[in-house]
Amino acid sequence: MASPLPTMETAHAAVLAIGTANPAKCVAQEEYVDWYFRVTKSDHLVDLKAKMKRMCDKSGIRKRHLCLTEDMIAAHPELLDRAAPSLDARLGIARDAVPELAMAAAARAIAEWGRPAADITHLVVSTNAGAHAPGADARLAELLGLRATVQRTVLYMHGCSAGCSALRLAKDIAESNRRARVLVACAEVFLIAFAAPDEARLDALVAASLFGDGAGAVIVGTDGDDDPGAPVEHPPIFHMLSASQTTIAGTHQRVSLQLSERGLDYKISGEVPALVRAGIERCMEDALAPLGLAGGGGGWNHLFWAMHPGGRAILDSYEAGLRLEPGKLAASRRVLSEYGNMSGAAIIFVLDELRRRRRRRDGGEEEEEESDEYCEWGAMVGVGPGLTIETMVLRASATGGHVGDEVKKSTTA
Ligand SMILES: CC(C)(COP(=O)(O)OP(=O)(O)OC[C@H]1O[C@@H](n2cnc3c(N)ncnc32)[C@H](O)[C@@H]1OP(=O)(O)O)[C@@H](O)C(=O)NCCC(=O)NCCSC(=O)CC(=O)O
Repeated sequence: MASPLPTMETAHAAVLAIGTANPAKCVAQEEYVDWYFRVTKSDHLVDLKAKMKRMCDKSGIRKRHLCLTEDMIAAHPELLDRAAPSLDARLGIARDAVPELAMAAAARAIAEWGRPAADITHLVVSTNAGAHAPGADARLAELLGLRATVQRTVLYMHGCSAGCSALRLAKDIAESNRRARVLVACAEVFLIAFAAPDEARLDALVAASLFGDGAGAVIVGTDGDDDPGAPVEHPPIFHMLSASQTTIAGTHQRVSLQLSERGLDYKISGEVPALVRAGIERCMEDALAPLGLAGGGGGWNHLFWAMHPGGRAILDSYEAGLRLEPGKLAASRRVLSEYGNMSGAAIIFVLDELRRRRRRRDGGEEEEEESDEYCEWGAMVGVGPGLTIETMVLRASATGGHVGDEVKKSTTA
């Protein structure tokens, strides 16, 4: 028999603030294939270009932001040549680009949070574009003016589930360290994997069709620190109730990442959407049944869903595999449309989009489309190499994190 829903009596971690950022350079999807083939000097590959156009036309992406510039390519022609060593150049650019992008998102999250950056006790940074130590975590701590004692952790190469992994870690840290305030920052720049199109690597063409750059940041803390003297801060947006990780049986190596002298090599099997569709319900049963939130015969429409937007076909697979009503994945589809697949950073954009939609609803504004992100309980889901499925059960705060709508902690005893 299913156990009852978790109570809020114990101190659960919560998302207290969210910030996002993207590079200024923006490429519209209808111009992207022409841009990509021009800058990679590949216009002669007419059939491949037509194939990529077909991929992009079906991608559900409207635009994306990129750090990579034509000046960078001119300075490092090895970025285009799969036969030439290019890892040094890629890591050299990422060394600055990743912490700068993370900094822009983190500064927004900290401003929303309302407390000084020096009050952050722990920092979790994730990126697929790094192999440095000291890495993006140390540089970000420096850029933000965090305390020298801030406890830093960096996650490299967790693929598209990196954001979920970082949030899971932050939840554990917050719940095991009273008054901890954890800054999570996930920053992704596709230049680590960017290369000229190659007929022998159609999956790389899929990656080039989908990926974009961005950073998301979240402040996580427990919601039970109700000491009268605790500092004023932004009220919770989402409570983080449980986190779990599993793999879909038989999917080893269907998505894989390997760092080589040519940069980061993404392998994405064409079977991934079908595997996700076939395996997702079992994963959700395992993650949600212990909390009494399993779908059962009625399906899964009683929850809100924050799905990693790995691609239009992946979102379609979640929808079909969980028999979700149209509109349940509107937040994920919107993020995919506006930014592409930002790998580990994307899930934070989805959380931000969900809370924006809840606020619009609370403010009585017209909804853009029929959707139902307004359930109290929900799940955040990311798919990464493995195929690894990261799931976190969330409970939306009654106020959607509106400042002033909840009793805030007093600054005076
Ligand atoms: C690329 C798509 C938008 C194309 O849309 P559709 O599949 O509906 O359209 P379609 O079947 O007509 O495909 C268009 C063309 O793309 C080709 N095609 C599609 N997927 C392919 C793949 N993985 N490898 C090689 N070719 C592929 C098809 O053969 C077809 O070629 P032709 O037209 O010549 O017949 C979609 O397949 C998609 O969203 N795929 C998701 C990709 C994915 O797995 N994302 C996860 C990224 S990894 C991730 O998120 C986790 C991580 O990184 O850790």
